[in-house]
Amino acid sequence: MQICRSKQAMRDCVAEWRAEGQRVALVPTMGALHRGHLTLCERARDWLDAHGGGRLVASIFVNPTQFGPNEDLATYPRDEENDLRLLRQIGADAAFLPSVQDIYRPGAQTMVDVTGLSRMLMGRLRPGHFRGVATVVTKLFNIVGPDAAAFGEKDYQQLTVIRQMVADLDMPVAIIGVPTVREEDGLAMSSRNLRLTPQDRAAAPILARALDRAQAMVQAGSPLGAIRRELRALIAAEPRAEVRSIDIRDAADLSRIVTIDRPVVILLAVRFGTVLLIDQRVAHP
Ligand SMILES: Nc1ncnc2c1ncn2[C@@H]1O[C@H](COP(=O)(O)OP(=O)(O)OP(=O)(O)O)[C@@H](O)[C@H]1O
Ligand SMILES: CC(C)(CO)[C@@H](O)C(=O)[O-]
Ligand code: BAL
Repeated sequence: MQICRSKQAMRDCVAEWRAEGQRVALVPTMGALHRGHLTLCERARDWLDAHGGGRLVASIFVNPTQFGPNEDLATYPRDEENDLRLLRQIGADAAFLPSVQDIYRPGAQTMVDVTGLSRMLMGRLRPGHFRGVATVVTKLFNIVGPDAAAFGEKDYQQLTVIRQMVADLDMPVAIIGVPTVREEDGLAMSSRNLRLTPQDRAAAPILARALDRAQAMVQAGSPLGAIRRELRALIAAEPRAEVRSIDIRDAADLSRIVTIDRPVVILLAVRFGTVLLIDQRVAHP
């Protein structure tokens, strides 16, 4: 596995592969890798195999522009050595670990803003977050030039923002959405789970249980209001959980719905202590 610590090193590496006629798939991450990330790598590899083979790049970059001033940039979990070991094990061809200075040159003025989708839901809780994500993903696409890139459904709004951006800006990148990988007790794997206290970790699977219940209610034809109330009550029964948002939206474009007459996505954002966890479930009426 090649380790590229600068944009130039990454570009040189991809140029060699391109000269050999290889396709390239990218898995963007912020590191502290877990089985969710490795599953993205596997799905990206499947995409390459289905398209005649190619090279797999995983990027590890804790992107400062997607963190708000009072968010957890400084304490975001980092474990480069273990990340590289896992990427080697999974058969990645390159790891891209650029520095902040290399990615964000002084004097840069351009940001990418998916104006509608970025202002709703998590965009309200984290102003500027999706602008930072769209900008860094654009930069990663421009540096690596992948044919395909994989993103997790766990960050459902992020995946929707990226699909919209790629369509709006004619980016020639196939976007692979990957279902959420969970711990045995249902908790969605997330780097931030490492920062939960043991008590909060024990309480956190309430999110998955509440989503199971809401999904069953959608399938049974329950009205929107009843599902929202049930979700609130279930999560409120867990004293360690502090609900930040509960939303049920059109699964295709996250628009508001009045009745559940099409696939919906149930989106939860819940704090446990200082850690904000998100989870989601797509449900079909
Ligand atoms: N449990 C999971 N299942 C599938 N994909 C996941 C999972 N967790 C993260 N991903 C995906 O991995 C990519 C990189 O995410 P990131 O590095 O932020 O990890 P994370 O575990 O989501 O961390 P965070 O704690 O910041 O939410 C994203 O596309 C994200 O959706
Ligand atoms: C897509 C991403 C790597 C951009 O920094 C990040 O938002 C993430 O890890 O989901
Ligand atoms: N997985 C989303 C990255 C973030 O929370 O900043």
